[in-house]
Amino acid sequence: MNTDGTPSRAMAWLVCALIAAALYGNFYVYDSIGPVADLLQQQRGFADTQIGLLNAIYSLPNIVLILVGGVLVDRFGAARMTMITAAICFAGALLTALSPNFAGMAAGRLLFGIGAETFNIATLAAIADYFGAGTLAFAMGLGLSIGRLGSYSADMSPNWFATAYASGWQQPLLIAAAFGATSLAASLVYGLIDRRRTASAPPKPVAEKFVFRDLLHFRKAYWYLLALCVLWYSVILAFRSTFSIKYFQHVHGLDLGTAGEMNSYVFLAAVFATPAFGWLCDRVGRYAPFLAFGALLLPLALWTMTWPHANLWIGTALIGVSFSLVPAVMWPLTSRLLGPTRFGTGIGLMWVAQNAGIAGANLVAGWLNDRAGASAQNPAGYDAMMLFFGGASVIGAVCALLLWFSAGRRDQELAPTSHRPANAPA
Ligand SMILES: C[C@H](NC(=O)[C@@H](N)CCCCN)C(=O)O
Repeated sequence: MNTDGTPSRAMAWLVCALIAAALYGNFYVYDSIGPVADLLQQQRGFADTQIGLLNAIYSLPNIVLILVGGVLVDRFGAARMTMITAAICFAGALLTALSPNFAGMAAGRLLFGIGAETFNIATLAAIADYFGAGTLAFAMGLGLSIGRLGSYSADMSPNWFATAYASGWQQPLLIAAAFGATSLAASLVYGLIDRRRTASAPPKPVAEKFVFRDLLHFRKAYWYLLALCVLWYSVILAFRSTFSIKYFQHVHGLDLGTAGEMNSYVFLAAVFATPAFGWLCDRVGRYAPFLAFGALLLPLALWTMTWPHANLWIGTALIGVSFSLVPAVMWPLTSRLLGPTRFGTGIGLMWVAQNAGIAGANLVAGWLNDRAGASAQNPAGYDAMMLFFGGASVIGAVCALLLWFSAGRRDQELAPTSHRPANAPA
């Protein structure tokens, strides 16, 4: 700790490492359903609608709760909320793994979702507490990329924990709960460090008042960004985190281990490419064209995957670039577009709509598969789901192009608005 009460560099990077470890465990739990989807169907007779619901139910409470969660983080501080929400997430992961029936598992995923999205905000706020403008984006990118490593590990788990998978659906979910426990442990250590710092630090400035009327003054570019956020995340999360492994097994004839490995490369690419793309955009000083490029790759990738004999590597590589590029640009662009005084309100609204989209996409995709009887014996039954994902991703890409066109040359329309009073017309 420095003499003026600000954290030392060593302390800041230690906190960043702990937050990254906490995100790793949290993202592992989030992505633990996809690899057991086929086992849940075979051993417990779950329909695709039920499997979709296990991930949709994560998002459903957050259609409302995420706004409350943001306010709680401001009110009680990032450290306290990180610890509380990590504990809720662990309880949810444990309940999911130990439940004897679908209702109990769904309750576990609901509990996990209630904790996890507010946990995501709290961890971003935690990094913001410890890093200044010069290193903040890089530190956030690093935290996010270690989180992606958790998603990668979940997809690789059928290979890494083959014995657990051979024993059935439950042991893999208990392993996920163990990662939830490490996330909680990292959060608690961070909380202890933060308590020592805040005891001697000057009081934090009071958070800005949350004014709903401000939303009316966000510029057109913000609404394009919001629409892209909803559509792109809905498709990428409902496909990559819920149905893609099963899709690769049933349509492309891959075994579980190979399908999980194929899916995992998307996350592995993001580990390295997300901070790299963020650094590149900062250097070039352009955001909108990169975002449009990343958004366009998603429908292209899905289209290549619909060909049963096409090389899956092509689609995987395209989704990998999209999955690295879009988040790397979207969050810095959101902060640039809104400025610091309206960032919390803006991101809260984006995540409300995003969670509604993710829940809806999981439910619709599961329902479409069940209706068409999608299975290894009937791979064409997945066509409706792919058409749905493809259509949504095309509309998302159109929004990204509109954002780019509305940004004008050199993104001048996307300049920060923080110099304006919060209620000035946009
Ligand atoms: C930073 C961003 N997170 C989100 O958008 C969350 N609202 C949803 C994340 C769900 C999976 N962990 C991201 O992960 O890119």
